[in-house]
Amino acid sequence: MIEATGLTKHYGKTVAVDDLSFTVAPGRVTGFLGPNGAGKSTTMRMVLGLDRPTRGKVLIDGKTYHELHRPLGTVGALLDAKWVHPNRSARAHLLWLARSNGIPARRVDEVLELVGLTQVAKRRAGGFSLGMAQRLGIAGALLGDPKVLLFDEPVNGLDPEGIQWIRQFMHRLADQGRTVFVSSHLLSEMAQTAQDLIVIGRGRLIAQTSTERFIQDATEDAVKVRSPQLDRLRALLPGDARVTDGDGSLVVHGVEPARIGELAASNGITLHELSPQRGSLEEAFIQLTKESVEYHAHD
Ligand SMILES: Nc1ncnc2c1ncn2[C@@H]1O[C@H](COP(=O)(O)OP(=O)(O)OP(=O)(O)O)[C@@H](O)[C@H]1O
Repeated sequence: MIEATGLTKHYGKTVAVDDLSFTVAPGRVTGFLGPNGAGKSTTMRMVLGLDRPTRGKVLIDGKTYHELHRPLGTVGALLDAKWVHPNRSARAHLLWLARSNGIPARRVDEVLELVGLTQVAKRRAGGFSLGMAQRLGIAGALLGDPKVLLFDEPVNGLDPEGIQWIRQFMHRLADQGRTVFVSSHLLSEMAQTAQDLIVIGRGRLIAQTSTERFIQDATEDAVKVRSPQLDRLRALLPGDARVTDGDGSLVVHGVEPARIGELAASNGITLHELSPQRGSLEEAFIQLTKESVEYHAHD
């Protein structure tokens, strides 16, 4: 469990994180979503004690990072996959990490197996593809068998197979009862990965909700209508309907498709199309975080 209360970070005049309060529950994959510069990495660094909050606090299982007795046994993180000594083998890198944290060497072979790197464990980590480097980073995060895991943009730059692997792996970790907190700037990515979402913009909380709920609220359904008597149909729509003109069609928000069909039928209007449209996820997200991006552009 991660609990942030009034978490705030200033860098000089820049407010990177602004009075952020949220909870990340165990047994689920929680997405940490926000446009570039929203404050995701800064928040994760504060969780991990790498940055000191200007105000507020963030606790891992009730303690600040610095109060943890065995930090790696409580929380593991993948912040930057390329953070390895390029000439060390994957195994040597993990052994070094394990030794400096009092973790037995046999755990290194376990985590290599878990992430599927056993076959390449003796190869130079500097020559690894991004996908392999991510796996090595995840192996490092798992060394202490922690209950809480943080991943900062773990699928950035990966091919579809690598993305799929990371997604499934995160779900497996959550199914084992762990707290999995993963950041991304892409809602479409998070929609496929996370069960819960914490959405931020300009360092502030925009929403904390289930992914399903967020998508439902953010994407409003609309109906596309095509008819040779469009103008007549438009005049018959209820006053609170919002209508946008398409290419020889109307897109109607706020009226059920059935109601539009009935209106057309009872007024003798021919319909050539009556199709429900699902709002685009990315559009909804951009709309929701627009204010923060605009603010940023004027900075
Ligand atoms: N060490 C630092 N010194 C000064 N400003 C910083 C520092 N780290 C972050 N910032 C600023 O704080 C804000 C939040 O940055 P942060 O990297 O946390 O955002 P992010 O959501 O992780 O974005 P991205 O997806 O681009 O990494 C930005 O305006 C950034 O320029």
